[in-house]
Amino acid sequence: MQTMQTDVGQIKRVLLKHAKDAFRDDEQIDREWKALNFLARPDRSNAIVEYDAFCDLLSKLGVELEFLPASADTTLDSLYPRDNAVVTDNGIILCTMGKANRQTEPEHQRQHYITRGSKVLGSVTAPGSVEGGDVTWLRNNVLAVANGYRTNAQGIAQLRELTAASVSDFIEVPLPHFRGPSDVFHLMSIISPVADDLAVVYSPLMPVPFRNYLLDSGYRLVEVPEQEYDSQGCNVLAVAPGVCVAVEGNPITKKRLLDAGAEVHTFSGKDICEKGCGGPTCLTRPLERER
Ligand SMILES: NC(=O)NCCC[C@H](N)C(=O)O
Repeated sequence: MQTMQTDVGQIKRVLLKHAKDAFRDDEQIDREWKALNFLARPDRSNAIVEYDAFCDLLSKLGVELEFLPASADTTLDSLYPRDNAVVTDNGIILCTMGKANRQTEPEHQRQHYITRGSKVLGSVTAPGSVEGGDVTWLRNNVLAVANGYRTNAQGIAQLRELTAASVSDFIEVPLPHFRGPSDVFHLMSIISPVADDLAVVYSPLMPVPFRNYLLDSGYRLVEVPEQEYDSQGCNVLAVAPGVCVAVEGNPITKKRLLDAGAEVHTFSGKDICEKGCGGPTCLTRPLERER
């Protein structure tokens, strides 16, 4: 059965933006990386090598890839298309970004969906904001949405209305201040579902009621240690139930996932993940999954 209301079902088709198109040239990188709060200047050549390897890995795992084109009015952050849309069985919901310099990205996804004939259900509109990294499906059509610096109360209210027909339980997860508004801190900075009963989590930043909800619902939690938080240890993409793709360099989290029975495939993400603070879930906007 095909459904988009899962973040762990086998991915059939995914939307990406290749590093060569998000990082158009060295001048763009020089102009933007500090203003976007990248941790260091990304190396375009290595980003392309890493991205090609990431694509090869997804293809080997049975995922069909489609790509957004380069565009003159998007920034380096367009490398992370998950954040521009939320996907439901009733259609795609386009986001309004909480980060000021990402505002043009959702419109490019809209154009892509129109060209492909994909149904767009609606949009979150300003002053509401929702970023896709703040939204994840849990099992049984439960939608968890963070309230933080990127996704606000008006955006959540709009999303609740847009998803009312398809969601059995809509959970709002208040995020802590942590490093403040200029940091990238999404719901998926603290949880990545891996299977219907398994999730990778960073507990020190989790609200207790949400963590208890997961435990009470029967989730087993794979804990990310503090030293692997900044290297995207908690951002793991499930390509199928229990089969995940993770960035290299988080050996403790990887071992814990293997011990929990998961299959783990890693890729090098120095220039496409660590510097821009986005892991494999951020790099991908899955458009079709199977349950
Ligand atoms: N879902 C995600 O966590 N996306 C990562 C986005 C990183 C990007 N540099 C940003 O600040 O929005």
